[in-house]
Amino acid sequence: MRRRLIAGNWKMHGLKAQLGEVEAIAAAAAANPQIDVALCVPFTLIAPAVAVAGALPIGAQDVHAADKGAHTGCTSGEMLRECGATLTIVGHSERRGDQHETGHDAWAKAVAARRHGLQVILCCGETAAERDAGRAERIVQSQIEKSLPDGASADWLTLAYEPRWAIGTGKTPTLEDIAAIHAIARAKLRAMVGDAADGIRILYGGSLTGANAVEILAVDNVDGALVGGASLTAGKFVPIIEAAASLP
Ligand SMILES: O=C[C@H](O)COP(=O)(O)O
Repeated sequence: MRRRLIAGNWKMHGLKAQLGEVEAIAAAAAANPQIDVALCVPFTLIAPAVAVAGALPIGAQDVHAADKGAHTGCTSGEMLRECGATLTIVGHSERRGDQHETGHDAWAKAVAARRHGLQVILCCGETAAERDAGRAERIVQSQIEKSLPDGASADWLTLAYEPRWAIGTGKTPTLEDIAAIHAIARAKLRAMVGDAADGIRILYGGSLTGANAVEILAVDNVDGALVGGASLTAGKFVPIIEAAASLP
């Protein structure tokens, strides 16, 4: 049985003025110990968030593949650990889009994160055009194939399926479509890492809110969520945490 994980991704939002939200989210996480909760904040907020988060894991949204060197503006796994981060997202579609990151880049970042003892949330997901062309399943399989490191296992890696067209749009796939992609992703994991695939959590991300959390989180092979906009305040995020905790 996989424990559900509800992870927030604050993207490029959050100043110290929002640390009260971190505290309130940490309190909700502590009150719902039957699930895991984590919060990925901007680099600048990692250390301040760690200082108020108690047992709530604080993560980054990206990591560089190298340990150090001439990489202006980048942040290594070692630096993230020193700030107190315990996890990082890699391969988010906004980085694949905005920074032109490839599947190989996501793979190298996941490998680096593991080298520094960070948990990894590895993202995949198709564009609207790819879905319309009937290629969603193949795209997700291909992204997993290109970015999943050897030796991936539940103790350090989580996969997140985030259809790009659902991110921040208020649109979500049908429950049947979510089930189909998560089943395909599970099968791909199994083909790549064997029985270890059964323990790896697969999160859904894209316009998940307190209003649709229960039905989406109840779908087969949906082991939690990666939440953007609705994770920015405790008022919106706590109902999602509670929805996940209410499920068997
Ligand atoms: O990382 C989170 C996802 O991109 C989902 O964002 P969203 O919940 O704002 O749609």
